[in-house]
Amino acid sequence: MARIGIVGSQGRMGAALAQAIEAAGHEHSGGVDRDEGDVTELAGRSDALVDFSAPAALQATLDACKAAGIPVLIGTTGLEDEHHAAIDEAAKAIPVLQTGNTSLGVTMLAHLVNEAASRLGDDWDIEIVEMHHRMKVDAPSGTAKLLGEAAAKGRGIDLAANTESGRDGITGKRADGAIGFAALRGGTVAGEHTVYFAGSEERIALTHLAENRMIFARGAVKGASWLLDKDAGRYTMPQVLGL
Ligand SMILES: NC(=O)C1=CN([C@@H]2O[C@H](COP(=O)(O)OP(=O)(O)OC[C@H]3O[C@@H](n4cnc5c(N)ncnc54)[C@H](OP(=O)(O)O)[C@@H]3O)[C@@H](O)[C@H]2O)C=CC1
Ligand SMILES: O=C(O)C1=N[C@H](C(=O)O)C[C@H](O)C1
Repeated sequence: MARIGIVGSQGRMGAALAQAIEAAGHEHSGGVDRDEGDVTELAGRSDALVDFSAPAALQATLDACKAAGIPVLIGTTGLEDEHHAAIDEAAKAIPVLQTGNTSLGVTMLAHLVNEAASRLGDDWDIEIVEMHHRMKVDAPSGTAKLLGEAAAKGRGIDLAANTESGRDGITGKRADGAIGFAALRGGTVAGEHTVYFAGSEERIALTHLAENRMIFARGAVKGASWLLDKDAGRYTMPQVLGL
């Protein structure tokens, strides 16, 4: 049994996480939100924190976990290079797992995407389409980026240098070797991702459909408890799930 605290506790994921922590037999040690609660104090009475909030919360979460000497799982998306640098720095002192998606299904999908990208020739165009609920604030989703990284790794290319996103107007033809992203927003969709491999006169579509947020919450709790006995370092969901 571990004491697990939540950053972003009043949010959609916060509610699912509270349920998943209890269901896994752990103790929910409390939560903080933008203007409520003290993350340093929460870390001091927890064995691990999970952060599903906003990029602006990240540094305070990392600092609090470092001060308390406890691991942290970061599920927040919309992270920029500076946030990843802060995570790398914290991972010198404590175990940290950051991922755009904590579900078993997406972790497996990323594996399949990597495999397909490495085996299909680069005349197979890769496009990633995602749909989320109307309240989502970042695009493309963290999962779409994670899948893009898996595809780029399989292809042996740099994702940032080969991204095509937000096409609009006279865009010109698709760049050779590009990985394209398109984001749809509407309703209450928990999360849908399709990676297309579009070849000449044939097409492969690899899809993951999240039916509700508990899949993310269960994966996050599994990840946080897996981190408890780990040395300082940066870890991944495939390591947690043994994929
Ligand atoms: N990795 C994964 O598997 C998944 C990741 N996510 C990601 O998790 C994040 C949260 O998603 P969701 O729960 O839907 O979002 P919500 O908007 O429902 O919840 C966000 C919560 O974070 C709090 N918050 C915002 N800013 C801060 C801050 N600076 N310090 C502390 N708390 C803060 C908000 O508090 P307040 O209301 O007071 O502003 C709110 O309670 C998003 O980035 C989302 O993309 C979501 C699902 C799965
Ligand atoms: O904001 C969400 O809801 C989700 N965010 C994550 C993302 O950006 O990929 C994961 C999941 O798709 C739900």
